[in-house]
Amino acid sequence: MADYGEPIFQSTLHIQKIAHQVALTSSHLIWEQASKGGPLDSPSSEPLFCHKNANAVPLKEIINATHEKDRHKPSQPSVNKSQGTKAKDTTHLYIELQCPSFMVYILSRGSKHKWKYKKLSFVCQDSHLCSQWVRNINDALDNPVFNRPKHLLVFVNPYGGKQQGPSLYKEKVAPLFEMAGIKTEVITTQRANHARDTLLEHDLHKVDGVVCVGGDGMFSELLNGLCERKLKEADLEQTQEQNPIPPDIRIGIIPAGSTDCIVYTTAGTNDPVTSALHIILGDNVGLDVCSIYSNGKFQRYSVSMLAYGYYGDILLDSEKNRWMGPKRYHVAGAKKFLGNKAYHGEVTFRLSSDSDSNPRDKKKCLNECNTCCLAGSRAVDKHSKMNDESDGVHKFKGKFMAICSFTMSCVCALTPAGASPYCHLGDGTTDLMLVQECSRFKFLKHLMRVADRTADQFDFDFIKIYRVKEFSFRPFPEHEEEQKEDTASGGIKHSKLPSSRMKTSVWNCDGEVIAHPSLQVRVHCQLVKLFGRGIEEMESKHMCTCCCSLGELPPDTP
Ligand SMILES: Nc1ncnc2c1ncn2[C@@H]1O[C@H](COP(=O)(O)OP(=O)(O)OP(=O)(O)O)[C@@H](O)[C@H]1O
Repeated sequence: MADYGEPIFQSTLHIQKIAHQVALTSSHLIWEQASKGGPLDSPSSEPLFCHKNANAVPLKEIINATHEKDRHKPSQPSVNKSQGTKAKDTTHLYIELQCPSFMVYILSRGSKHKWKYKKLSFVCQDSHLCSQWVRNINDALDNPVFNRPKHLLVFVNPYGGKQQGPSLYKEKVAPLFEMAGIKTEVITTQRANHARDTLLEHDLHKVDGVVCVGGDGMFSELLNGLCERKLKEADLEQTQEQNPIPPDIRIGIIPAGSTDCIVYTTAGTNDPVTSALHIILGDNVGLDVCSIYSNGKFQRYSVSMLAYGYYGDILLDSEKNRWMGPKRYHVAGAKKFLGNKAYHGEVTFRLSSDSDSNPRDKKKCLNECNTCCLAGSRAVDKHSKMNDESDGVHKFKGKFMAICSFTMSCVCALTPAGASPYCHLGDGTTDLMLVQECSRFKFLKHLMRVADRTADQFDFDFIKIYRVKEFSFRPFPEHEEEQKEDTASGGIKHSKLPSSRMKTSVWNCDGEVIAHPSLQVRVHCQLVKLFGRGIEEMESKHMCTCCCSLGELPPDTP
């Protein structure tokens, strides 16, 4: 017998013209066929529920319940002409025309992590019963354990990606928020940093979620705005010694950008309806955040990728060609690949103390990830100077094609498994990749593996990858002499340093340029909460036998 808890409310209702016993508990909506097509008011002789075969939907997967409108004007009710079914059909016609009904909107999983919703119609004996059901279901969904947002502040970027943010929000997302009874204040951004600046000042008293319709750059604005606001409220400044204060408002993203890496990584798809449903259902996942400093001065917060060299140069170049849309990255990528530049520098980092986890352990971070749960429960945010070799601190000097840190796996259309496939969303670490100077051919092999779901992109002698808590980088000053091979630190070789001007790259920070090459980075475990749950492992595992098997229900994908 399945344990769904005690019924809060129950009665006999009709689903698809068949009488069912229906019950609401604090965790599930359950229904089971009562008798074969009996009239609405026939009492059921069956004992109530919790049979193995009862259909059950967890309340956390129900969007809401509403009265069904237009119920009394079916276009052409079908009446079977055969004598044997006439009486039954008359009953059904009666039910169709006279009885009030309510709809329950339920999450439905499609392929490739896409979510939709289905509606299930329950026909009641009278309108009083119908109202009771609608009220009781919605009251149960209001339970604070489900943590659903009621007021959202939404920023729509008309400029990001293919510039479809406003139409996409209006057509696909706003109707869903309205259906779920969520109140919204919508701001169309007029310039870069509009959302960030608004968040520093805006009255957020009633707001329980901020949402951006845009890409990773827009998410970054919300993250930075909320974190900076918290420090400002406490009259503090972000320094390397000062821990950031976690915002108490969750962030949602409706993907409408060029890369949409954060959405891909946390939801498995960049489908706006899926993201809207994650927000409506009140999903919650903690994301690690890096605080970034240059020469000790705070620059910004970041959640996905921080990259110097190849990826920094691509971003700088692609920003000049924004008019090309997402294609600009391919053009810049080809140019920078042909340029094959490497940059001198020194990287210092502190390894993660969790010896069970490493960037090549083949343990994916999925929904309800154990590693993240453990890290979240024991997180202690502390900073100490990285000068103690015995405390997991390592140093490399060399000439690098790229230095990248991935604080999440960074899945996108071009990297289907992720730039660091086994990176975690919330374990308090970042995966630091050092790509040593190499030939174009070798670098191409690495890039091809990044795009290949099955290959190990780190399995090269010119690449090193570490799971770290903090790191810093400095380019070599002009006058430094040739360095000897650093045997103590693992042996990255480097060539003679330029005696003329020092050549430096820029940092690509979640798709925004940081022009200072010297950088210090600290990771803060699960500093922000996102309306999301991480990628679900097996779609079939989540297909319940009830609503998902109701193939005859009309799918109602907006
Ligand atoms: N009205 C506007 N005009 C110009 N820039 C804007 C405007 N509104 C927002 N922005 C800026 O546009 C930048 C890019 O937007 P967004 O991240 O939404 O799209 P994207 O860069 O195409 O996608 P991705 O970051 O996923 O690659 C943001 O960093 C934001 O500061």
